[in-house]
Amino acid sequence: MASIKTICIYGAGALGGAIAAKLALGLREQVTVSVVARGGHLEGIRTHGMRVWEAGAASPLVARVTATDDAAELPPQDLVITGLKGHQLGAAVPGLAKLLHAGTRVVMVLNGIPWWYFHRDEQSGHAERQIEELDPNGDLWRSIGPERVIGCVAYQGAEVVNPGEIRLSNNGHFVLGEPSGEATGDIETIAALLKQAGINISISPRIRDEIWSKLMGNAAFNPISALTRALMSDIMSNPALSAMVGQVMNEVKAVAESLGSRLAISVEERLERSRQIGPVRTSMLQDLLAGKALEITPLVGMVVALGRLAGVATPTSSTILALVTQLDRENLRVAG
Ligand SMILES: NC(=O)C1=CN([C@@H]2O[C@H](COP(=O)(O)OP(=O)(O)OC[C@H]3O[C@@H](n4cnc5c(N)ncnc54)[C@H](OP(=O)(O)O)[C@@H]3O)[C@@H](O)[C@H]2O)C=CC1
Ligand SMILES: CC(C)(CO)C(=O)C(=O)O
Repeated sequence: MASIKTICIYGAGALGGAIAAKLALGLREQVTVSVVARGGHLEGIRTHGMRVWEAGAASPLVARVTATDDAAELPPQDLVITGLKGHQLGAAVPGLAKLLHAGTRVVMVLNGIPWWYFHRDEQSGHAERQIEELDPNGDLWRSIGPERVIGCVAYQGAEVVNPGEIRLSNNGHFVLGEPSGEATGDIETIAALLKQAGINISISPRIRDEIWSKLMGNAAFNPISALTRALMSDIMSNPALSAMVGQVMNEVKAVAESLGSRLAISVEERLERSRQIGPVRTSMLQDLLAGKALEITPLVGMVVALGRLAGVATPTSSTILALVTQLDRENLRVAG
């Protein structure tokens, strides 16, 4: 990757939209930033620009970006950043494929286990294993290719509060990592560009450890918040629910370690960090309230499935998976 002149954010929702606005404002005249969005949110972006309220800000950032729901209207891009949820990636494959040239890298901002997890994975004994639950028929593996991907873990709370308008709940940061762990020229270039746009970025040589460490929180809080409609702070101040969170965290840690990850953070430290996040509505609760499909498989289903692969029992996660799957089905039925 020589230099980056074009960036498309595909799925410019809460996180993707915030990243797009910062890139468009911070890299003006240096990079062309465009977004793929849809529905009322796309109309909001077109009409008023992408508006982003940073935590504690008195006025929003407003970025004018080229916005479309048809990726074929855009030229191939030097960098694609996906802000889609894990369960939305498969349907976006044809559009994503139109944005690729030989050297395009794709940064995937995702919670949970990503479809490319075992690519260049030397630690689990399952290198290059494809995950059917996350990538049915191998469409992503074949059309995007795991070798293009750079993993991204987001420590940034965000919500689309109105069409085209995003509110950030903290001054967050993002961790990037090549699946191989290498400090490639590509990842250095991308991180430098994101930093230049004012985004807090670090690079990890062990991105899977970062994925699991974040997932200790999401595998617990996201489904429990959807099942109870509680904010994270409410879950933490309820002794029975916070004990359940601890049980899920222990299960996630055990699965991670049995697949060769090393988690520097203990369950107690992870609980303490979650306590500090405060009255945040998780992304899964946001989707439930909006009548949208829930991101269950990457966050909960994979803890159970990879636990099975690794021979680790996950009884609490399995119970939560059954409950939240039924909730999702019923929620979608009611939403029509
Ligand atoms: N929000 C948060 O606080 C955090 C989220 N994350 C993770 O980051 C990832 C992104 O989450 P988040 O930003 O919340 O997601 P959002 O739901 O806010 O954004 C996804 C966007 O992509 C759009 N989209 C989906 N499919 C298509 C398509 N085929 N074409 C065009 N647009 C499409 C969605 O539209 P529509 O709404 O119509 O479906 C939506 O606007 C997830 O994995 C999430 O778990 C991580 C940390 C925090
Ligand atoms: C809970 C939170 C905000 C933690 O960053 C998150 O990752 C999500 O809502 O999916």
